[in-house]
Amino acid sequence: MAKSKLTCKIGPSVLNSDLSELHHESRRLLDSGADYLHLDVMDGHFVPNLTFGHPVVKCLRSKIDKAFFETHMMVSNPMQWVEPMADSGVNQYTFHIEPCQETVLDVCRKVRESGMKVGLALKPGTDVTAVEQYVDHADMVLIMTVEPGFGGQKFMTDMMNKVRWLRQQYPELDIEVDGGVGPATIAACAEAGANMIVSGTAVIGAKDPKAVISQMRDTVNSSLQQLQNKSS
Ligand SMILES: O=C(CO)[C@@H](O)[C@H](O)COP(=O)(O)O
Ligand SMILES: [Fe+2]
Repeated sequence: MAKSKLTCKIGPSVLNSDLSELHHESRRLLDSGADYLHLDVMDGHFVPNLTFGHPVVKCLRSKIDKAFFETHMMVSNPMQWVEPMADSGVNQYTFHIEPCQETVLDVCRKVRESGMKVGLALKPGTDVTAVEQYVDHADMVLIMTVEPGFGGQKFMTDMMNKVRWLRQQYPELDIEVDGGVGPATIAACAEAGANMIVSGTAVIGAKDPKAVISQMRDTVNSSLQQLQNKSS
């Protein structure tokens, strides 16, 4: 039985960090063991909040040359920002399918042509089967475990049914969870089959972010091992 290529990746969200110190905060997270940085881009239309765009990402990339940047695009027009984000050094462009249902495949194509990986994001109210028609054109699916727009919200446990369904359908797919994820909720995410973990407040606010990141990684890795044992 071929060994599953799924690995656990921890990508802290910088949203609730001191954004006036974005570079240092990002460096601190990477030095604490983060595998990638999850950069929450909000346009104030798709979600009732406004954060930062490609100029900020470009500046961050000029200070951090190697790390993997994922932008979580909470924007009404994902197509509009593909090229600017690619030019700013983004590695993965994760966008919500809700505002662009007719053009999801076009956006996937443009993201790939721009040299980035494709992430498809689903709000809590969107049925997980909505992503079925697009999965073959994506590298990852993000299951939101809070309403997008703000960090520090309460984890929505019922979203784990979506993760479980996805993992059963697509054993090798990268599945990300985002929102209210931390030491108290990571076991539910791991058991359901998530392997890419976004955590904001729980890591940013931790006394020992390194310990939190490694505890979450250990929890996910042991679940991935169990999933692998079951399927072999
Ligand atoms: O996309 C979002 C919020 O819309 C997330 O990335 C949050 O920023 C994660 O922060 P916590 O819920 O872990 O504090
Ligand atoms: Fe996010």
